[in-house]
Amino acid sequence: MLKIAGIMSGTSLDGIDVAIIETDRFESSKVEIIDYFQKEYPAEIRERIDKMINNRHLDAGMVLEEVASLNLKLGELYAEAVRTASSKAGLQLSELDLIGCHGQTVFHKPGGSKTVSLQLGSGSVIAERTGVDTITNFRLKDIAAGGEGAPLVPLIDFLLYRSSHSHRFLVNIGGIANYTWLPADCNRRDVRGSDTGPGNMMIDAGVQLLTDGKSNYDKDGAIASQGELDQILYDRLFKHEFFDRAYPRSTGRYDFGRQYTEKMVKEAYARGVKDIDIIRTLTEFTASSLVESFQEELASEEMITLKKSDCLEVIISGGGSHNTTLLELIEKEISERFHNYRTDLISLADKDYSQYDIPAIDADQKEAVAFALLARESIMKRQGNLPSVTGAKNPVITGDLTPGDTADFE
Ligand SMILES: Nc1ncnc2c1ncn2[C@@H]1O[C@H](COP(=O)(O)OP(=O)(O)OP(=O)(O)O)[C@@H](O)[C@H]1O
Ligand SMILES: CC(=O)N[C@H]1[C@@H]2OC[C@@H](O2)[C@@H](O)[C@@H]1O[C@H](C)C(=O)O
Repeated sequence: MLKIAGIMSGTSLDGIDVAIIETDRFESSKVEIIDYFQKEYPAEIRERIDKMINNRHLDAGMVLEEVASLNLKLGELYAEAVRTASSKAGLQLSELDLIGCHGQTVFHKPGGSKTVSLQLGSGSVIAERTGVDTITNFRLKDIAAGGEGAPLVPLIDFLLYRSSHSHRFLVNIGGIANYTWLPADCNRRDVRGSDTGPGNMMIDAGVQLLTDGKSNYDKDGAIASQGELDQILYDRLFKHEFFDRAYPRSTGRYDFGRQYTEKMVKEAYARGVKDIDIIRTLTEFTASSLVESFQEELASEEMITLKKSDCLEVIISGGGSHNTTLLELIEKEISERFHNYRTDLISLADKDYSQYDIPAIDADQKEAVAFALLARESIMKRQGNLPSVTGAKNPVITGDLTPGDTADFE
């Protein structure tokens, strides 16, 4: 058996998630979470990343120094987070076989074979501080093979969640939202996946703007629950050029970050739209763009034909699964758009999903577990991408390996 620490820092910039798992060396779905640990970024680090990705106040000459410096600093923070998670799990670092670290995306500009993407968090620092073999930079090999380097989790969704009898959409609502489509009894060539647009990113930015930074997000969807849809803003948001791109597609802050949100919010504000209605509209837009995108995938000719009696399970994870208003809107969209099918919405934020035949991985743990398993696939020299999802020309073994030091030096 292998003990692996998976580390994820997502586009929301909320911090570091570490999952320590036990699994075998095979492509199996046998995963036990030994411990899970979340740590917020120190405010100073969050501010530095935020400045960098939003191009704020950075003297051009300083940009490279800041990239190099944050790469090292994040490596230190990731190593520290693994150390804390291991001791919480009652493990010595030397008992870990492997670390898989996604890093912090600071730039991602998709564009087919012209995609550029950068994740920071040095594997050398992590391996040096922990002594554990460390895999980082999971996206670049896929990009080298002509893909967009994202999303990568669909491969792990395939390994963990495919079912012989249910059709499944797995939807992760982080900063960006993305889905994996697993038709019943699928093989890996049948899997489809794509980013759908913003997850919490525009809602967070809208709340931050309208509260002058006093709140970072719409806790439990409380603000959105009080507002009403503003149709003009809603229609305007759907005119974003992202929605004209072909599937599969990936996105990021470059498309839906603070600058874009600020522009949209200011336009609505100038028309006298109330704060709560703006947040409501951003939430409705997020829900609709998400459900519309997997409806479009289902309608595409490559998809298998579903029988009306088939059950469609929609499994939701990520921080957005805690936003009750967003989930209600997604449920409403699903029942309207998929009224011909039996649908079941399963939120991994609900503690009680045990009646379903799915692994016990909670909403906030799923991506960290996925990067632990992607590290396993890498070290075992197995495929780490799905060309049908990323657009790569071929499957690749993903990730850069930095060995931990167990050699005898003379
Ligand atoms: N109780 C809550 N109510 C509403 N929203 C919440 C709640 N808890 C978390 N969130 C949202 O979830 C976000 C964090 O989600 P998550 O950690 O899944 O994103 P991420 O991993 O950073 O992003 P990505 O998956 O795109 O890389 C927060 O920024 C916030 O918007
Ligand atoms: C470039 C990048 O960091 N993309 C993230 C982001 O966050 C969600 C979505 O956009 C997805 O494409 C991806 O992350 C997940 C973990 C993935 O690769 O599956």
